[in-house]
Order: sequence, then structure tokens, then C-alpha cells
Amino acid sequence: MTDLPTFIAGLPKVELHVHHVGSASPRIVAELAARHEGRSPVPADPEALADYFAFRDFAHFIEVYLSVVDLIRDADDVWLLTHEVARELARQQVRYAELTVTPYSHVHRGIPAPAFCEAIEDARKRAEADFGIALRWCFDIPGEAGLPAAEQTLRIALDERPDGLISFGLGGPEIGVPRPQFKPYFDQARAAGLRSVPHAGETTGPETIWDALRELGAERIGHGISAALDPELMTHLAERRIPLEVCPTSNVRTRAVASLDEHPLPQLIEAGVPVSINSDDPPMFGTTLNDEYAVAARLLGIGPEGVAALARDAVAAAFLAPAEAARISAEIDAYQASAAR
Ligand SMILES: O=c1[nH]cnc2c1ncn2[C@@H]1O[C@H](CO)[C@@H](O)[C@H]1O
Repeated sequence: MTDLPTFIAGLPKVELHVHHVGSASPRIVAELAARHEGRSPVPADPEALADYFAFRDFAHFIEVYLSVVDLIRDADDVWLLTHEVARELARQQVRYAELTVTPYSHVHRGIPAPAFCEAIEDARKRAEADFGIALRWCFDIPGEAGLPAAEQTLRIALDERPDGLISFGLGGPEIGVPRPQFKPYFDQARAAGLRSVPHAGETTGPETIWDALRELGAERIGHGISAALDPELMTHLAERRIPLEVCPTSNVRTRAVASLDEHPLPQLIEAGVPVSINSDDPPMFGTTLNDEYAVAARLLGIGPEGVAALARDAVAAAFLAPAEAARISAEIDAYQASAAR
């Protein structure tokens, strides 16, 4: 049996909770910063960038995140970012990824919605041809921008409707951004066939998750880690098979959780809550999806068998067609069998 990091590196995976801009690697950020020389607080030097991605608290994280969003100024920047994010995911043997994109933030900075959607779609198709990875989009509302952003995100989703668009989300801070106010927008998105995947229970308690389920029709929950504080909620998630998109290192780096040893992932798994392991904003958190599987393995005390099971659980939680999900699961089975020899 190969060692666990090597096993994880070769394991076919899917990723369900990873942000477009949040995945801009130091190299891409440096390239974008150089393109718009001097008009950004974001350091172009990868070393200095590592220090720049050290967050005092969640609000500071959002502030830094938005400063990277400011680097993306035109459709070419969007294309470059998207194609490079796909390259990095494929390098980690990701076969399928649901990438969270925040169109409002880019349109708000002057990139027309049609040009933005054309750029992500073209990069998505090129990535499939170049790297063999299937990308789909979650369009999320930046919660800090409130109802005007909800309105525009819904408009872009319904008017542009890029082929890769499959879900509708809500990101940004939860504190001061109650979920029920977004119900009209999620109702319309779901009526149009988009799947509901809001963030909830990352920086606030279980009641935010209950709101996301009851008011926004959430089919999966972004993060959702505070469910561990509410046994009734964990039972509900387990019985209804509503998956949480857990991003362990993100929660520590944004200070949502004090340390990995205090991360509630083991309690969630113990309660039978469906969980997928994800990286969220990998370069910002100094991690990768492979690293997150290694963190989960350590927290759960599992080896290759358990890690392969986590990968299958993510496939089961994905908005994949059954045949495609079966194909990726079979690839995981074959890989696990060959690694065991
Ligand atoms: O871990 C996270 N939690 C919440 N929002 C996040 C996270 N990572 C990235 N964003 C993104 O930050 C944007 C700010 O406008 C939000 O749109 C959200 O998508």
C-alpha cells in the first residue's frame, strides 16, 4: 500500500465548495497584479502574498478577498483565472468541480455580464479539452452586498444562463446577513431549475442552517459546521441526506474554528451527517484539496479506505447525472483496488 499522501494525490476526486477568485494561485495573482501595475494593495511577490493572506478574523478575510477581486478587471483576466484554476484542480485528479463564482462582484467592477459569462464558459470548455476536467458553476450572492446583489445575481443567472450553471448560492459574512431575506431570490432560482447551496453555519450557529433549509430550500449547506452544536439538526441532516460542504483549514484560517483539533468534523461524521471535503479558497488558506483530504484523514483517524469513502461521499453529494457519478465512483474503486495491490 502506498503512503497516504501519495494515495490521496492519485485518488480521483470531485470538489463541491471552491471559490473562483479564492482559487487564484500566487502565480495568477502576481500575473494579474502585474497586468494592472501598481493600482492594487495586493503584493505581486508570491512571498509577500503569503503574508498578505494571513487573516485577523473573518471580516478581514472578506476584505482581503475583495482586494483580489479588484484585480480582475476584464474578460481576459476572467479567462486566465478560470483556465488556471481548472489546471490546478485537474493536477489533483479532480474529475468534476462545482466552482462558486460571484458574477455580481465582477459586473459591479465594470465587466459586462455577457462578456463575463462568455469568458467563464469558453475557459470551461477549453479546460475540459485541455485537462479532462468537467467544471460547473454555482453563482453566489456576495452576502455583504445584500439584496441589490441578490437581485443582480439572479438576473444574471436567469438572463445569461451559461450552459455550465447548475446552482445558486449565498456567500460572504453571515453575521448581520440573515438568510430569510434572500427567500424570494432562491425561490425564483429554484423555480428555474437551479440547485440551492447557500453558506450557513460557518461563522454563526445552527439557527442559520435551519433558516437556509427552511427559507432557501438548501439541498446542500456550505460549511454548516455549527450543526455539531444541535443534535436535532444533525439528525435531520442525516435522515434527509443533506450534505455539508466542509472545508477544515478554511475554518481555522478565517478563525471560524480555533484549531483543527477543535474542528467538529468528527462529531458530524459520527452523527451520520453526509459530508464532502473541500478546499474553499485554497491559496488564500495555504492549502490544496489534497491537503484537505489529509487533514480529514488525521481528524477522523482513517487511512486509504476511509479517504476513498470520503471521495465517494463527495461524488454522491455532487449535482452529477447518475451515470457520470457512477463512472467517477467506479474510477475511485479501481484506483483503490490497484493501490491496495
Ligand atoms: O469561506 C467563505 N465564506 C463565505 N464567503 C466566502 C468564503 N470564501 C470566499 N467567499 C466569498 O467572498 C465573497 C465576498 O464577496 C463572497 O461572495 C463569497 O463568495
